Amino acid sequence: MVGNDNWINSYLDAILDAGKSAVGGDRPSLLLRERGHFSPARYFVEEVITGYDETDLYKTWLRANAMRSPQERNTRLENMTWRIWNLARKKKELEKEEACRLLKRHPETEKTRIDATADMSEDLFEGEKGEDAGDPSVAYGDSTTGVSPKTSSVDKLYIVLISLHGLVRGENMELGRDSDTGGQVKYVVEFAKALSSSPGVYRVDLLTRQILAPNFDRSYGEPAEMLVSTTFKNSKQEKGENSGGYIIRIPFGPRDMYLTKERLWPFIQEFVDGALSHIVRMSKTIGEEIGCGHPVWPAVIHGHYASAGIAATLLSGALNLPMAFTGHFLGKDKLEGLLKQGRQSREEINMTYKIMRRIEAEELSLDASEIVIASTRQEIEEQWNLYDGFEVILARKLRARVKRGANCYGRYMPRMVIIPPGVEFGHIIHDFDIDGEEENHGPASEDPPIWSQIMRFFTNPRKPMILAVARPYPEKNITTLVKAFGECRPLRELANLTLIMGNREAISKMHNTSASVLTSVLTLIDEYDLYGQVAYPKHHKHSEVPDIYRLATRTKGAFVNVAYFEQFGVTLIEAAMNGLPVIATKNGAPVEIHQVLNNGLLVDPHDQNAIADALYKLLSEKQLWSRCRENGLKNIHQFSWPEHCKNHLSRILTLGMRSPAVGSEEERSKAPISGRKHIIVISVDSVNKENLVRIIRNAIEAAHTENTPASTGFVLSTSLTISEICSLLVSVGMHPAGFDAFICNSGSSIYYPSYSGNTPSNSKVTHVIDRNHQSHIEYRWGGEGLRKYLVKWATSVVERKGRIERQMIFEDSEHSSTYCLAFKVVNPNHLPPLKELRKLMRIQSLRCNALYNHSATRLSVTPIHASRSQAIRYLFVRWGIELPNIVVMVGESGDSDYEELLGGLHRTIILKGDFNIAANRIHTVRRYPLQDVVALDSSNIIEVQGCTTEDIKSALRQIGVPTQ
Ligand SMILES: O=c1ccn([C@@H]2O[C@H](COP(=O)(O)OP(=O)(O)O[C@H]3O[C@H](CO)[C@@H](O)[C@H](O)[C@H]3O)[C@@H](O)[C@H]2O)c(=O)[nH]1
Ligand SMILES: O=P(O)(O)OC[C@H]1O[C@](O)(CO)[C@@H](O)[C@@H]1O
Repeated sequence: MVGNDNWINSYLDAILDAGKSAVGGDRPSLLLRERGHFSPARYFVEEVITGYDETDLYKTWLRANAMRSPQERNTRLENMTWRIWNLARKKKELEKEEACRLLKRHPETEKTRIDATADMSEDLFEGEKGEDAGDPSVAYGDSTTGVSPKTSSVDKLYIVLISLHGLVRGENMELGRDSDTGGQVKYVVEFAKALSSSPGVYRVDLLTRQILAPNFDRSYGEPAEMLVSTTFKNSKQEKGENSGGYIIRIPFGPRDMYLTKERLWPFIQEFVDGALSHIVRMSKTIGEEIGCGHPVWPAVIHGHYASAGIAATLLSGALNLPMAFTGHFLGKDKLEGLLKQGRQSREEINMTYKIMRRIEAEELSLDASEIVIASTRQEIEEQWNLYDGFEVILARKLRARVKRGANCYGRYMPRMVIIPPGVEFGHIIHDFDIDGEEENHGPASEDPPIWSQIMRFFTNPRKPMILAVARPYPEKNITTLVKAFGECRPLRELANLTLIMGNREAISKMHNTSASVLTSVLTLIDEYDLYGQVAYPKHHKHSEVPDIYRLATRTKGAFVNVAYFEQFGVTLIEAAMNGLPVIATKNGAPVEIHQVLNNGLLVDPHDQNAIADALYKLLSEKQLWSRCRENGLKNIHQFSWPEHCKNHLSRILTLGMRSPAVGSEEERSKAPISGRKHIIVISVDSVNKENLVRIIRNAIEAAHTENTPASTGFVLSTSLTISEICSLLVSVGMHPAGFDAFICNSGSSIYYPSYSGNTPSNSKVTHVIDRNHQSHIEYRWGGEGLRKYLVKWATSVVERKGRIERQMIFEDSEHSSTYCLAFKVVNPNHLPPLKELRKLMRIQSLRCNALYNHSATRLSVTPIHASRSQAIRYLFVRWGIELPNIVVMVGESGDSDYEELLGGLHRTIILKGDFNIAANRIHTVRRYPLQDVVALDSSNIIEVQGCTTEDIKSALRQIGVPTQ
């Protein structure tokens, strides 16, 4: 057999290279560790003897004999082949004798053992089928109900997943192409595929960024891509045109640029607006197909990674829908890891990784999520536990109180659930029997092309292959692996090393981080002179990755992942699925994966010798190797996407019923706001009252046109109460009825004018609150519990003069409302920075939005989903006003929610000039620069000097709003 010839010849070569001792002793030995001494050469001898047919070996000897020549190597080869063939014959005879003996003595025992193994694996598989969905040991936090309905009772769910960074596509993923295209991309795509095939699910949209940059495949620019499930097929009955799984690419940020995840932050609001339109449209479309004309809203909006966490928070708020979150890799852990490495200061780390922005996004996700999906218990207890907004013990206590129906005093915790990711079992190739031999490896089967691409690097290509598959990213610690290999002579004699580190053309053209990892690796290979022993192919396809694992298994190799820290480690389950034992980092999830799979050894990733020793042990102890391989294969079913989805869906179904309250068509037809083409939202709060009035007058005058008087409407958006703003307008002779709506109390209430008579002219105008909006924002509102806590806290904010303490903050009931707790600030100089107050609220698990306004003379506390920028999105959801047709006018600074008003698809006009009151410490809400929040150079933001009618007109003209 041609295939076997190659393998045998390669082993023979390896034996010659490793030394003569293996077959040159006094007597032929089959023992790998004779007298306690392991020899790589003997290892190869045993491989040949146990792995190949005695007739193959005979043929090899004949060939060696025929090629006889005076060269020493050939003579050695011939002698060795002969000896090995004889050893193989002897072994075969011994095996036959042993088999006969066993058959006579224990026929029953053998059968029972095989059956028991089969039974046990079946038990495990069954036990995993969602039965632990209600297991409190895997959940922390509150739950809306104690029951977890079966997924079979679910029908026609629409689910939205969001993952913003990296190159996302359904087929031939370019994993490892850059540091953002890795395990998370694979996770979300496979999850979306499996979820869309799950019973009860109608449609899954995986929302990501549309990338139209040069040098990137056009597939990343396609607005929609249908996903084909490889996991399992759902019945196609009852499915409509828009059912299934889709990747939906939303444009945001600079059109022709690919942005790394650190650079996406300022554009997230833009994504949210684009996604909002898609979701509203799709919910209606699905409603037409299966909802009798009523929109079918997403059952959950699920953000993946911090950036998508913010996006999901804003979308779930704007639509009043439940949110789920998966962190993938948490910022706090990343920060600590980087600090430990000691290469960069905290500031440098923040500059490079925007880590504080990321941590705040994760905190916000905790505030808004109903459930957080973790891959392991460690993620919850050691990672999430570091966040202000989550604490294991408090979570347990609150959960217990919820279960008993006791008062939680306005405190809420997201429910933490452990659901590890799965592997696509479609890729499993059962072509190895238990000894690692390929069954069906007949003459017709060709070696996969990637094998030769790898083997061409090696002098002895069939030596056990140590395989690493990782993005070229410093945290993956590939250089320590190369050092461990390079400095351990016995390991180098025994094994080869294959490094799959993404795809590349020229290292010089790669991103700095990846380029420097690759350069270090190549330098080390050169330093240790590892040529012929290390493979580092330039290219591989996603579809070839399983073949690479199989090659490593075929050589009886090992998979190695010595990342400094691994959040989960998809590669570890991929290796197990392909029968490859593993050496894995003991930092992070691999510990728990190991508890389930028990298919290898854990090591300290900082300890180079420990890595080398573990690899040597695993490769040289054949029984250990086989046991690990078997264990991995036996237990891998515990990582299955269908199971993941089933578990996931059972959680989703326990979430409270929430949906957008959009009112009836009739209501919409009556409201003047819904008929407007443009809306101007005046949100200027960095000016005194006189200037505010002046700006309002000028804006109305600038936008007033005789031809189309009703095409532009006005909304006033403020931290004032409705009576405060109306009194102000009336006091200067303006009619509040001239406005379509008032966004008051910092976005926690919206009012519309209401006429008591038949026509506006003969009737009295009152302002009615939008109750639908109230239901959008009431989520997690702490109510009386929150108020009591704040009142108590206010007493602790004091100014000290000698022994005298003077309280600085007082409850302001007059300006409070159902969803806005107002406090007067006596002296803003004694206020704690807002970020401290927010931290405090989170530590107390009081989920709210605290902001300073009126130049920090007032503190308002509103629900997490109430803000002036979210109120603008609500205008779109409720009244259908397209966001790009909304113009928001702001000053040069403003209340603490000011910055949120700048980003997004709406247009912003910033009025500049000395009528603005200088910004003060209210801006200390951030721990990161403004550039991480908003793209100030966006074409949606226009700055004008001055606030006269002409100034405003010129700005409106620039953005296409009709003026006189
Ligand atoms: O050159 C490469 C490098 C990687 N991969 C694949 O990319 C994925 C890598 O996944 P993983 O080992 O999990 O690493 P990361 O890319 O770092 O993924 C992040 O996100 C994953 C999903 O949450 C977590 O499992 C990880 O811990 C976290 O670091 C695997 O499918 C690999 O097969 C390739 O195909 N080619
Ligand atoms: O290295 P970071 O910034 O912690 O990010 C890790 C993230 O990047 C990726 O590794 C690449 O996709 C994600 O899988 C993961 O969520």
